[in-house]
Amino acid sequence: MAETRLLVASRNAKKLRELRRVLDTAGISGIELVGLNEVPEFPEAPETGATFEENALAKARDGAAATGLPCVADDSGLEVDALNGMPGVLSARWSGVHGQDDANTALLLAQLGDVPDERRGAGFVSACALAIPGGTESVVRGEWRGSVARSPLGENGFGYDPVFVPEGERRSAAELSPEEKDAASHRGRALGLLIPALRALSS
Ligand SMILES: O=P(O)(O)OP(=O)(O)OP(=O)(O)OC[C@H]1O[C@@H](n2cnc3c(O)ncnc32)[C@H](O)[C@@H]1O
Ligand SMILES: [Mg+2]
Repeated sequence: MAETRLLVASRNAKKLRELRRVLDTAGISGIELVGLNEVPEFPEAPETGATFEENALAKARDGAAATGLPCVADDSGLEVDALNGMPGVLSARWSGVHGQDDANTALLLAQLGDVPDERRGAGFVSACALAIPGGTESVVRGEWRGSVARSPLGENGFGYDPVFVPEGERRSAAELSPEEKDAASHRGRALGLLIPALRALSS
């Protein structure tokens, strides 16, 4: 039987790598993962939703409509308690420019300069959406609690990983191995919830 093709819609190369790794590790046989650069280009709507779920659904829906393939997408970010949940859906462009990880992280650390250790709680959130052309849409959420460090540490991962210390850890998320991050992360948890729907696709 021919493999079902599943579009993984992300323009962030490091996030895309994580999405593909988690889906591969889940061992859904019979599904071939396809990236955005393997399908004809299509216009992508700006991510202007008020929630991670809205944005993830929009990305998955656009990808499915443009390609006719089932499509999975993630919208994610860091919610900082002392900032009332910001940067949240604005995480990718917190310093003003989209995708500038170092500038985003530096601004966040500066904003939290006077915040004491006991009030540096934060949580990564990932909403992962699956859209099936002519079929159903679903969206799930995964969270990963921790706290914001005082300076960046580690080279793995991306985004705010160097300043995020997961609960029960002394290392930053960027000091964890890829497998350790996947096992605990917001994205790993969210995608885990989508596995039954993905399995159903491949059968
Ligand atoms: O929309 P796509 O193309 O998937 O890629 P993006 O980087 O724009 O992704 P988002 O719109 O979902 O924004 C998420 C931002 O939140 C941060 N973020 C999300 N997940 C993260 C993780 O696992 N580790 C560190 N930072 C993360 C990081 O700054 C991301 O750029
Ligand atoms: Mg984005």
